[in-house]
Amino acid sequence: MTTTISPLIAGNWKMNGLRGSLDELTALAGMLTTGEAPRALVVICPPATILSEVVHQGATAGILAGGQDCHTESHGAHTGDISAGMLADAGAQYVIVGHSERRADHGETDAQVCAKAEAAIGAGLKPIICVGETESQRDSGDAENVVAAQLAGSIPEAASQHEVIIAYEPIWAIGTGRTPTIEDISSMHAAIREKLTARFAEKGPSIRILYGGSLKPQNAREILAVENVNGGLVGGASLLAKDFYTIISAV
Ligand SMILES: O=C(CO)COP(=O)(O)O
Repeated sequence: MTTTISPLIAGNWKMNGLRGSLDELTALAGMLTTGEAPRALVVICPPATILSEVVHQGATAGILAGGQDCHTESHGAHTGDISAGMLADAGAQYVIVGHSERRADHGETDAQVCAKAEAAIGAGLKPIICVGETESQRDSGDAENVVAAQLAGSIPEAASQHEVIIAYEPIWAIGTGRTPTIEDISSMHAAIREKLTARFAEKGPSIRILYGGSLKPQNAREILAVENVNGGLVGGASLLAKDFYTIISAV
């Protein structure tokens, strides 16, 4: 049985973006409203400092907003952290959890990522749960096992009742300009689909699986056409409206 999934393209601005970056958002909104209607849902995950501007400026063009991380708790003495409820309060609808940069920089475990995804769902957000292998794990033929373990540990049971999104981001492809072969992307996404369907039964075939890692205007058309690639999570190329629009239009 094949399920039609509407694609989603999300831009992860990471720790890039001052108020000046909102010019790019204005430019993107202009392209989205004057050009052909996008075939993908468009989400931007800016730094939290400009989240509410993205919510408001993006609304006219149908651009949705997301956070880049959230805490596992709803509130409390956690200096510097942001809860899922706060992101929702600012107008976000999505939140990235378990990005490899946070797993690496902050030692986040699958269990913590799972708790964050659960907190996101509890606050009414759709978590974008990231998984992906290192280069040495791929070289030693372990990529699918590593990703399978991350999926098992990072997706909360609540995903059977609520929307979650998976983002497959091979760590060695992030910010490097390198991407897996189309065959490797295809077999990893098929393996992820199989795991989702085995665990979540009829819900599994409808869960979006995004590809991320050096997704660019030059390779977007080919990668986004792969079966079980239901959109993309874009870093560097989401910072320039023209590049991001080209990727959105490649769907
Ligand atoms: O980490 C990414 C998105 O979350 C991918 O980043 P790049 O597109 O810059 O490789």
